[in-house]
Amino acid sequence: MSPSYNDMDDDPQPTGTLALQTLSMPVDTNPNGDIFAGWLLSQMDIAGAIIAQEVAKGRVTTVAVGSMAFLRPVPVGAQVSCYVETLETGRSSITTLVEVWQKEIATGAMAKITEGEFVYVAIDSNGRTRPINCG
Ligand SMILES: CC(=O)SCCNC(=O)CCNC(=O)[C@H](O)C(C)(C)COP(=O)(O)OP(=O)(O)OC[C@H]1O[C@@H](n2cnc3c(N)ncnc32)[C@H](O)[C@@H]1OP(=O)(O)O
Repeated sequence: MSPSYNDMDDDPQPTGTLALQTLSMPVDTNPNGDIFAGWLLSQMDIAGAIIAQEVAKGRVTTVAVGSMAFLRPVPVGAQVSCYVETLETGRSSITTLVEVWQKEIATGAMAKITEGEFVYVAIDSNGRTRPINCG
């Protein structure tokens, strides 16, 4: 079950492996001048895939994304970090929890932006599902 908006903000520290860290850029803004959700989703998908392909020891593709809530706007120039925890490994699938955190550079304070489940499937060179333990 997905965490509620409040549950998500209760946890003061990131969980999982730091898989991706970047800066939000002006090109990624919405009409309000903040970063648009699609950019964050893209970063999360990449971060989850980085960890999933390590687990799968090869190529993966995204098969499902869970529901998400965005807790606060991300400004341009923010240091954005994606942390990934592997929740479950099936025959060919890897379920990950991807958390997005923003670091306030002046104080070092961390604030969670969002989190979501991303499910990947190990695939072969033809894009067909392959069992994870077969490399
Ligand atoms: C459309 C896009 O461009 S989205 C962006 C990139 N993603 C893609 O292109 C993926 C497009 N989808 C596909 O190519 C295919 O659906 C594949 C290769 C991911 C899976 O093919 P399928 O024939 O459906 O595989 P299959 O039914 O064997 O399921 C494979 C695994 O995925 C899991 N799975 C399939 N659908 C879902 C789902 N909606 N949610 C969670 N897990 C799922 C299955 O439980 C199974 O897990 P397991 O092997 O660990 O038990």
